[in-house]
Amino acid sequence: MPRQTVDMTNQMITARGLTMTFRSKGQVVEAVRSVDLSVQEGELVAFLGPNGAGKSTTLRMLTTLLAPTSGEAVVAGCDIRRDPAGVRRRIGYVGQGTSGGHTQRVRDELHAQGAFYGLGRRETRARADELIESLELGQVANRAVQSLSGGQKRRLDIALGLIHRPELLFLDEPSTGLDPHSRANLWEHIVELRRATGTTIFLTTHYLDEADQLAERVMVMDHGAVIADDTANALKESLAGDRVTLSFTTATDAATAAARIGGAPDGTVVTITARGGDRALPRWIRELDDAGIEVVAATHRQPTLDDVFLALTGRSLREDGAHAEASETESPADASSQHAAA
Ligand SMILES: Nc1ncnc2c1ncn2[C@@H]1O[C@H](COP(=O)(O)OP(=O)(O)OP(=O)(O)O)[C@@H](O)[C@H]1O
Repeated sequence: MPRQTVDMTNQMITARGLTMTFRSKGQVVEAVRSVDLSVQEGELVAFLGPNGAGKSTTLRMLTTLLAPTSGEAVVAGCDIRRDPAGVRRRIGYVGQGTSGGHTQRVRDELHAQGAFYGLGRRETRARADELIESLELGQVANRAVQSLSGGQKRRLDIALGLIHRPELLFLDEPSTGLDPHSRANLWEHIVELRRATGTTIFLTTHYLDEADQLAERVMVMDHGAVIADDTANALKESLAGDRVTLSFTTATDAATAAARIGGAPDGTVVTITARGGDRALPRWIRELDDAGIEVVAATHRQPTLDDVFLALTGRSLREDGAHAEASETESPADASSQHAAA
């Protein structure tokens, strides 16, 4: 598995052999299997994986909400077993679900959260104003939380997670359930926040584009294990080739072409997966032309993180993601809000 060189002096998260085994009603679920991970100060890391991969369980262990079955971790300088309170003081945690159902006003909710973290009245008010401005909640600051849109609620969740200026912010599937516009808007806020404050951000997602666009580093999780850990570009380059498709007039031409240049024929189309496929394409077309086989259309596509996941697991994360969307819409009542791990 490719891994970045880690500077041990600037570690925000270090976990070794983190394991969580659930036992209930005679069933044993190995949700997280001996996960090692390192996150450096200031990094924005995405934990990508299908439903049930073990992302939330890992996050819940790192935020001290769940005691690991075995393994150890140091988060923001504090050991999760020996000093859980220290971890909670230094981190922000925004869990899945929304802050829906509150009759409190947005500003009051922020003030209550500040008091919860032991901030003084004046400091809480100043900090709430700052977050209301930076997360563009000004227009809704005096409205009841339950009246906010999904995107506004998620921004409020993030503001609540940041009230005490944590060094490290955990976001568990921050944009799940949001429409594409609200998701893009939320991403802008997350990126801007990181740029302005240097806060280390560790987020889980099953959205490929979220991991690709937001994160400097992507850890791919599947069946409780981290199966890849690198920048999105490095993962794409090392694990998935370019996708080239060539179309022919007949299936016979496609089969003959595939026999000459490689690739998988399917009807009149041949798909080739190859590193440097963009550079090879003109050569393939010339070679086939010389052999009297006419290419009627050709496309080239850069690999995506889904191609990476497919190369690693033989499955498409996109399909798993589609199942996730379906189950989320089916049971919205299951969502619960956890603003703070403290
Ligand atoms: N409290 C629990 N008791 C028993 N099994 C659990 C418990 N919590 C999680 N699991 C199981 O552990 C596995 C990992 O779940 P987890 O929620 O960590 O996955 P995830 O990658 O975060 O998925 P999602 O994207 O759906 O949130 C799943 O098989 C899940 O059913």
